[in-house]
This record gives sequence, structure tokens and C-alpha cells, in this order.
Amino acid sequence: MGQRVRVCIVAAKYNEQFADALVENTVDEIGVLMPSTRVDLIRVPGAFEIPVAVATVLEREKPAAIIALGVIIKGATAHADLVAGSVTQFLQGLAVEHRVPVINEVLLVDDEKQAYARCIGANLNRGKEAARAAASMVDVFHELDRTMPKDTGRAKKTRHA
Ligand SMILES: Nc1c(NC[C@H](O)[C@H](O)[C@H](O)CO)[nH]c(=O)[nH]c1=O
Ligand SMILES: CC(=O)[C@@H](O)COP(=O)(O)O
Repeated sequence: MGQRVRVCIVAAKYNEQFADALVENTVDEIGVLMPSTRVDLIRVPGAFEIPVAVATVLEREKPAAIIALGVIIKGATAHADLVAGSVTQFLQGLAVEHRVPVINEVLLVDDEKQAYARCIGANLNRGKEAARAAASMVDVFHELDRTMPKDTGRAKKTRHA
């Protein structure tokens, strides 16, 4: 029997009401879409701390997907934009470097109304979206492993050299 699929959620605590709802919706939807999945949850203080936690998880184990969750609400200064831009860039870099899907739902919103709609409301819920994207990428990677085993390219090159 195959190993149980593992998904890791790295979620910021900042803007707690919204961040917690994002986590809850993500976990609930994973339960619906991938019921036998083991879900590990790591909480960090703010969105800025997400990439270092993701990098550490990737260094120590290789889950089928990592889901990054955070809620950045724009303030009076450029702080929110700087944090959001940096987090987004590092998450994509880590995903590509380690070849593990990193789902990015570190949200940059204008105000609490936008945060409510995306974290608590049903229609735009980014927690459910995160779970759907993770489930989809787990399927994509299983299919890639099945149809393109890792050393296929090198083996072909060697044969034709
Ligand atoms: N303003 C928000 C933050 N700011 C905190 C930073 O993420 C970080 O924890 C701090 O700069 C120390 O390194 N974090 C959020 O997740 N959301 C915000 O709206
Ligand atoms: C303290 C923060 O991280 C964030 O709320 C920045 O807010 P501001 O831009 O108003 O200083």
C-alpha cells in the first residue's frame, strides 16, 4: 500500500480572526477533497516569517504540497506591500527550487471587509481555494511521477549519445 499523503500548512497568526478562519476553511476542505491526507500545521507570528518556515520544512521533509496562509491588511506605510511582495517571491522560488507545490494564499487586502470576504465568507473563500489548488497539484505530481519517472530524460539522452 502507498504511503499516506502529507500536506503541510504554514500559517501566520497576524490578524488572528481572519487567519484562523483561513486555516479552518483550508483544513475542512482538505478533509473533503483528500480525506486520508495527514495535515501538519505550523503557525508563525506574521506573514514575513512564512518563507523561512516553509524553507525549513522543505529542508527536513518533502510533503506532497505546502500551503502558505496569511492575511496582510494594508496600513499607512509601504510595510504591507513590501512583506507581501517578498513572501510571494520567496514562496515561488522555494517551490521551483525544491519541486514541491507551494500554494500561496498569503493575502494582501485593502481592509477588513476584503479580508472577511476571502477568509470567512463563502463565495471568495481562499482557504477552500488553497485546498483545491493543493489537491489538484498533488494529482498533477502523482501523474508526472507515473508518466515521467525522474531519470527518464537522462536515460534517453544516454541511449542516443
Ligand atoms: N502587518 C501585517 C504583518 N506584519 C508583521 C510581519 O509579518 C512580521 O511578523 C514582522 O514584521 C516581524 O518580522 N503580518 C501579517 O501577517 N499581516 C499583516 O497585516
Ligand atoms: C505593524 C505592521 O506590520 C503593519 O500593520 C504596518 O502598518 P503601517 O503601514 O500602518 O505601519
